[in-house]
Amino acid sequence: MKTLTVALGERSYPIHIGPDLLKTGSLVADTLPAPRAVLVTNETVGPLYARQLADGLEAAGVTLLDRIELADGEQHKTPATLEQVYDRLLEARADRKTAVIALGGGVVGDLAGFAAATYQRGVPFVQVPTTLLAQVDAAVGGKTAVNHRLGKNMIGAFYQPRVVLADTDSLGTLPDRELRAGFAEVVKYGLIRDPAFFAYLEEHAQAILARDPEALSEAIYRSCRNKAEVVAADEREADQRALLNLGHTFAHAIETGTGYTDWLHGEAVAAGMVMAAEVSRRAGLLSESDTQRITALLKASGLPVKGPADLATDRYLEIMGVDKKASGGAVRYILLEGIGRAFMTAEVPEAVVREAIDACR
Ligand SMILES: O=C(O)C(=O)C[C@@H](O)[C@H](O)[C@H](O)COP(=O)(O)O
Ligand SMILES: [Zn+2]
Repeated sequence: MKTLTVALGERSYPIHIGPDLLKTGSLVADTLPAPRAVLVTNETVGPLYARQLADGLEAAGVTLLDRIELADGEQHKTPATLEQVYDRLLEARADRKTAVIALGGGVVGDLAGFAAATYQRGVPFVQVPTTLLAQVDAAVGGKTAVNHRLGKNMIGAFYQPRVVLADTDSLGTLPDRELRAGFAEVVKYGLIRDPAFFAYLEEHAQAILARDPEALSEAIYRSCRNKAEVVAADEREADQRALLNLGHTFAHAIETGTGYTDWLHGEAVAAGMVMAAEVSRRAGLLSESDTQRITALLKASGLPVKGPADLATDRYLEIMGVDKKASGGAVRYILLEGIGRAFMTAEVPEAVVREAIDACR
């Protein structure tokens, strides 16, 4: 097991990464103020891993008051599902010291985290991510949210977990498509701040996607290290945390514009990063060869490098207008000056954005 820390003063917490962790209930129990919790998972992950986690927790003295199984999929990350979680927490008589434990991917973690942030004004929260995307990104850093009809993650809170338990064994049952989607967020870290990691990924992408244990765990560890550093420096996205949004302005438009059903978040991020690279290249910031390296790595990893054929450019711009990074009505984009060098700017002519979207269709 390897352990990293997200350094946030009194709210600092560990990220444990390694095989066979689900059963080690003490890693969670020792972070809780009281030995009781409610487990939130989904209908896919629950039957696979809830028993192991529950046994480990019970052996460590933690009583599970309820196990809530949500429907699987981003289209269920809604205020209506959140309402159901509040109902169950109240029915289980969860009190202010009862922890909410999220077992699953980004949707479960985001929604359960927002429930934990708001139920009785905040109860202890634990992340047990079981997808690559959640282990390298969603479970770390405290962004919690549900989607709104008009935009992705529009209702949410920054709320940090007590511990992140990333059991790499749980990736054994992850569908290939989900693994690839998580890989898009891994590539993101190389692009925004870690060129050596990007080069490592160019070398090891196929090993990672073939689930070679060493390559996979190295990718998770280096991703989490990058994320932990960014979050420790800028927890609430005053400046540099926004770079973690590379590709997401476009990605959220793709997800919202297609009703959260056809595209996985990571797939939309892959296409969105190509669009951001394309804007950067057209603005004279990113070289032709770096643009090609980015597209080549994503393509070789089986990720989409183009957006949906039928999503109109006007619709992208309409959705992007409510992006959370927008300020005073101006959309702010994360662009690249090179591999490992991202920055945020509002100084992008709309015509260039339109050309980039059109070129990626
Ligand atoms: O942790 C962050 O900060 C990120 O932006 C990570 C993203 O990969 C993640 O998709 C996040 O949920 C996006 O958040 P949002 O604030 O753009 O909705
Ligand atoms: Zn993301």
